[in-house]
Amino acid sequence: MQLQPNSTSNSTPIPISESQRNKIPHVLTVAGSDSGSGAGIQADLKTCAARRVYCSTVITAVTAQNTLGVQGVNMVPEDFVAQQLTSVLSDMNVDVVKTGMLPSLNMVKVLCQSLRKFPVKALVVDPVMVSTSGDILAGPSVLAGFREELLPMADIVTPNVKEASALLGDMPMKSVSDMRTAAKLLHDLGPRNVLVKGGDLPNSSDAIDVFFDGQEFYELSSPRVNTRNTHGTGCTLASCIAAELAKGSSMLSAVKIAKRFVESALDYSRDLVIGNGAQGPFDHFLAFKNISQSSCRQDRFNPNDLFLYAVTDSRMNSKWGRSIAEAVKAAVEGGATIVQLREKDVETQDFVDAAKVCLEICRSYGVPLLINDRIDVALACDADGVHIGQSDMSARLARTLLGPEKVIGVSCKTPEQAHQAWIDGADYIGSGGVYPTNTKANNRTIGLDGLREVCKASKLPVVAIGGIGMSNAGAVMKLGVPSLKGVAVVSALFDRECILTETRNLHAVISEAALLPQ
Ligand SMILES: Nc1ncnc2c1ncn2[C@@H]1O[C@H](COP(=O)(O)OP(=O)(O)OP(=O)(O)O)[C@@H](O)[C@H]1O
Ligand SMILES: Cc1ncc(CO)c(N)n1
Ligand SMILES: [Mg+2]
Repeated sequence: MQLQPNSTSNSTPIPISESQRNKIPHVLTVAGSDSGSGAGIQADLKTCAARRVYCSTVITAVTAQNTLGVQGVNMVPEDFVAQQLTSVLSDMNVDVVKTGMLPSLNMVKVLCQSLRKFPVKALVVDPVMVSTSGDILAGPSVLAGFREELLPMADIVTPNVKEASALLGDMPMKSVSDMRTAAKLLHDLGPRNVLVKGGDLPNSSDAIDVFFDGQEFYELSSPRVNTRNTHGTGCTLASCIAAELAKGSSMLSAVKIAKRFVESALDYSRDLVIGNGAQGPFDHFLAFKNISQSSCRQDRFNPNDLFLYAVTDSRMNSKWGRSIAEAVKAAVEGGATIVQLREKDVETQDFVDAAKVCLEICRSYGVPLLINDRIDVALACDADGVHIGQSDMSARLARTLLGPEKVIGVSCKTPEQAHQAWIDGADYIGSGGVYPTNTKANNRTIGLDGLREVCKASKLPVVAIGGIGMSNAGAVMKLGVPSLKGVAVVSALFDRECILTETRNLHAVISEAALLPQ
């Protein structure tokens, strides 16, 4: 990024080299002010702060707005918007620009000109036109500017259903299938990615957004939080995408984190009472108090990581005379795709220390590391997530403690438990014991039939667990239910002389079974 002198001041910027700079990821939001602070510039600032990203602001309009609706709009003169853009973009090393309310066609043109003059790493366009309260924030005159100039420059555009419809000449938007069609048509206008948000889709019990990257469609679904406090969800989502992109996330990962962030914040603030109107603001911060968000892994959970899931056991390690770290290293070298530390007999501090070493090993292989049961240990070592059982704290509480990015898995024996795990915001479920096992006392065996039943009902990806090894892993993988993503093993890897060889062999067996026609 070039450093340009600020044309309106006499002072010359002091050149600072990139290496000297203690750089913080930087998002510039170009948006309107919401006096009620639920949406617009204020939502963007709060989101970026919560995501630990610097946020500068170019204000396009000032609105008089509260929980009842929009009472007035006062546009900032276009040449003064241009001046703000130059001030920030010429000097402040912006990584990502996010746009919100752009109330006139000329404003869109001014912005495009600035972006051509001062290119940034990514452009997130939230084509704000109608607030959820139904008030108009930008009239139809901006549509041509969006379609012809801004969208072709955008890395992602994030319309809600009404905005997607307006951009496509009032196309009807009644279903997820319409959202998919709209995503494709909007992609044809030039943005690299499209996210059609379904928060306002009528008659839908889940909040479903459709993401299209030009090749694949992804339906990002979360349980709809029953709350009046949804004012500013769209601005928050787009700012969070911009913040994650500024930190270096891939687009899909940024979108997933943003969706989870909105969901967690809505859930946390569901009973907040601010204002007397129909739509209140939510809290961007309280849910994330005391949470370490310094995770080094850029991409959130990928269900295919469940393929060969290695679960450690300290007794087996002492029996074979090896440390937890040695066991984990051998498993990931052999092809384990995710590791869970299940250390029931270790002192807490020793557990944290061992987990930190294992984490370093796993990160070097790009393999996620989860902690069994111990949310405190997961937080202390900044692991990638936890796996919890039915008798531990609820996944919902774990989510509140761990934040939106961490992976949460839950053990489930029944379709009802699988449904609850999904409602609670888990990422995957472990289901079993499929076969009898001695690593877990008093554990009911559900068999292949029980596993099939849970997999069929589960909206979350499933990993099978319990008594699985070389002889029967193939049969489990051949079950052929799409949600079943892999097998979790303990003894078959760790109660053996050579963990590396056993992992390799098991990987070969399940790969072959997964490839065979069902
Ligand atoms: N009640 C809810 N529960 C869970 N997620 C929700 C809820 N309402 C909206 N969302 C999510 O919030 C994000 C923003 O979507 P929405 O369709 O509300 O955007 P918007 O209309 O632009 O928002 P705004 O209220 O800022 O105008 C989407 O990811 C959507 O799925
Ligand atoms: C200023 C402003 N920007 C965006 C929205 C959309 O929520 C709003 N209500 N107000
Ligand atoms: Mg909305």
